[in-house]
Amino acid sequence: MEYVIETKKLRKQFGMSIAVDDISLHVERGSIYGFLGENGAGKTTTIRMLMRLIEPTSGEVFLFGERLEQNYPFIFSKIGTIIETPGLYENLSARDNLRICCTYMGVKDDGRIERTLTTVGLEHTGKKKFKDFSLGMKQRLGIARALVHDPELLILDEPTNGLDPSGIKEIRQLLKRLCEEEGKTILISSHILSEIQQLATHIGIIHNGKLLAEDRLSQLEEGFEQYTDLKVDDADAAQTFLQKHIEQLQSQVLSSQQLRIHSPIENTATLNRQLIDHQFSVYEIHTTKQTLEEYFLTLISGEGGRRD
Ligand SMILES: Nc1ncnc2c1ncn2[C@@H]1O[C@H](COP(=O)(O)OP(=O)(O)OP(=O)(O)O)[C@@H](O)[C@H]1O
Repeated sequence: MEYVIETKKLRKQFGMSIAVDDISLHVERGSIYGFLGENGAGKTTTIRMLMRLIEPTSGEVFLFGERLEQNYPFIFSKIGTIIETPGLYENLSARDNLRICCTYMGVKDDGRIERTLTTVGLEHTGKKKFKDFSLGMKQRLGIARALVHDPELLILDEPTNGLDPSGIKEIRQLLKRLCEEEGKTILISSHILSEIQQLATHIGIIHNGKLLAEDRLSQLEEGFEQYTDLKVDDADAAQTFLQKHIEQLQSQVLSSQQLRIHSPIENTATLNRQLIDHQFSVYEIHTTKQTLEEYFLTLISGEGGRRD
């Protein structure tokens, strides 16, 4: 497997406190890797070590298969980042901001600025100054800045922070396009799990500095719990009835009319018919799969509360 980012037992200690605790990350080429954790979990510290903004206490970082120390800082020409606030000039337009970036990164324009502005949907902003942009436009210009030298890898630390739902959707569509059409690999840190569930191909979950889970999202989703909720006239009686018909039924009476079945139900229509045939009134049946957010909360609740 080819990893664009790999860390081996990466660790960062600040005094006595361990911010990142021997993390081994694996980010595959062409993936969108959602790096998830609560505030203070250790996401930014990890990302800062990937970019050598801070020195690890121990462990190794490999970027594009090479040890970071051996190829430092040349490797960074293949990476675009948003870490902390992107350094953009308040009084300059989108175009002029990108011109300055190209100059100090030594990138020849050759139409790249226009192409990048089009990619992020800021091609019609003319002379409008950065300070007059909406937050969504500002974030998109931050992404444009990270993209203008055509990097293979994007590392984005909370790029949707503070955006409204439509701004978040725009960024999601943009990142999907960059991955699917341009083959970019993207590491994105976030604590908005519903958003990441719609975007990422792979997930890494960090809690109190430890990596608790790392896998393809589809693989993780296979293990998500599924349950069927029933609204009936008499939940207790329905439970007793179903216990006789479904082997080892796992269920929970939630209220006098609500029954939750944790056992897999293959066919809700059959279940409905069985209940009706036995004179139950069935008002609702629906099957719900655990969300990434619920999975995340279950996972971290087993690991103790958040450190502060
Ligand atoms: N320079 C520093 N000195 C001391 N402690 C630090 C330093 N930087 C980070 N920490 C601590 O390390 C832990 C991890 O912080 P980090 O910023 O990596 O978390 P995060 O997951 O990025 O959270 P957030 O979503 O809030 O940005 C926190 O407990 C934080 O207080």
